[in-house]
Amino acid sequence: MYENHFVSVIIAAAGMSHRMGSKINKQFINLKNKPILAHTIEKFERCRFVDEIIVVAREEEIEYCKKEIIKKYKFNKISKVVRGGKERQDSVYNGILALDEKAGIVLSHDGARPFIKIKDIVSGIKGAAKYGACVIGVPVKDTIKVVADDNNIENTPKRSLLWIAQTPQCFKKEIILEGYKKAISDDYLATDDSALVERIGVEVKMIMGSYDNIKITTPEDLAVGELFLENKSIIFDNRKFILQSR
Ligand SMILES: Nc1ccn([C@@H]2O[C@H](COP(=O)(O)OP(=O)(O)OP(=O)(O)O)[C@@H](O)[C@H]2O)c(=O)n1
Ligand SMILES: C[C@](O)(CO)[C@H](O)COP(=O)(O)O
Repeated sequence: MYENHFVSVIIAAAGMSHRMGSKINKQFINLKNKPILAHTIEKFERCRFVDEIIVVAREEEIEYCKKEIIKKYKFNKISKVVRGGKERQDSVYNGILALDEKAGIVLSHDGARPFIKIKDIVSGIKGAAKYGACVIGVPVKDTIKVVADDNNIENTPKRSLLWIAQTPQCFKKEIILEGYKKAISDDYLATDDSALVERIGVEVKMIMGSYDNIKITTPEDLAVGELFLENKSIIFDNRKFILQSR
C-alpha cells in the first residue's frame, strides 16, 4: 500500500523472444543461475509498497512458470498468472482485466527488465500517486535520427528533448483503464502503455530512472546482464561507481 492506494504490478512475460533467437522464452534463461523472470519478480516482491503481482505468460508456459519460478523461488505476492495475447499491449490488457478490485495504482513492467532498482519502483509508485501517470526512463546519450525507408535521414530531433522510455510505467487505475479502452475501440496499437494514455490527453511525467534498467532483447544483452550481476565497481575521481546496485 502507498498512501491508501493498493499497488498492483503487471509483469508482461508472454513474448516470443524473436530477437533473442532462443528456443526457450528468453525470460526463462538463467543469469547467474537464476531465470531472468525470477530476478525481475524478486525486485517487486521486495518493494514494501507492492501489494499484488500479476504475471502474464504464454498459455503453454503458465504451468512451467508457476512451478519453476513462483513455487521454486517462493514468491508470495503473486495473485494470478494469466495468459498473454498476440502483442505486448494485449498481454498487459489481460493483466488489467485480472486486477484485484482494490487496485488503485497499476504498474506495468517487462519481465525482460530484471535490473530494475527498488528505488526506481518506489519513484514510479510515488509518481503515479502524485501525477496520475508516469514512466521511468533515462535521457538518450546518442544522437537520434529519423530515417526513411530508403535509408535517407529525414531529420535530427533535438537530443535534449529525447528520453528512453523504460518500465515500470505507472498509473492510477482509472487512467490506464481509460487509455486501454480507447485504444481498443480505435484499434490503436503502440509499443508502450504510456502512448495509450498520452493520446487520451492525460499528461504523463517522465521520471529519471537508471541506465542499467536494460531490456534483455538480443544475445549481447545477456552478456551485459551477467556483468551487472557481478556487482563490479569502478573507481574514478575518488568515487566508487557500482555497475548494478541491488
Ligand atoms: N505478446 C507479448 C509480447 C511481449 N510481451 C512481453 O513484453 C516485454 C517486452 O517485449 P520484448 O522485449 O519485445 O519481448 P518479445 O516480444 O519476447 O521480443 P521479440 O519482439 O524479440 O519477440 C517482454 O518481457 C515480453 O515477454 C508480452 O507479454 N506479450
Ligand atoms: C515497453 C517498452 O519496454 C518501453 O521501452 C518497450 O516499448 C517494449 O517494446 P518491445 O517492442 O516489446 O520491445
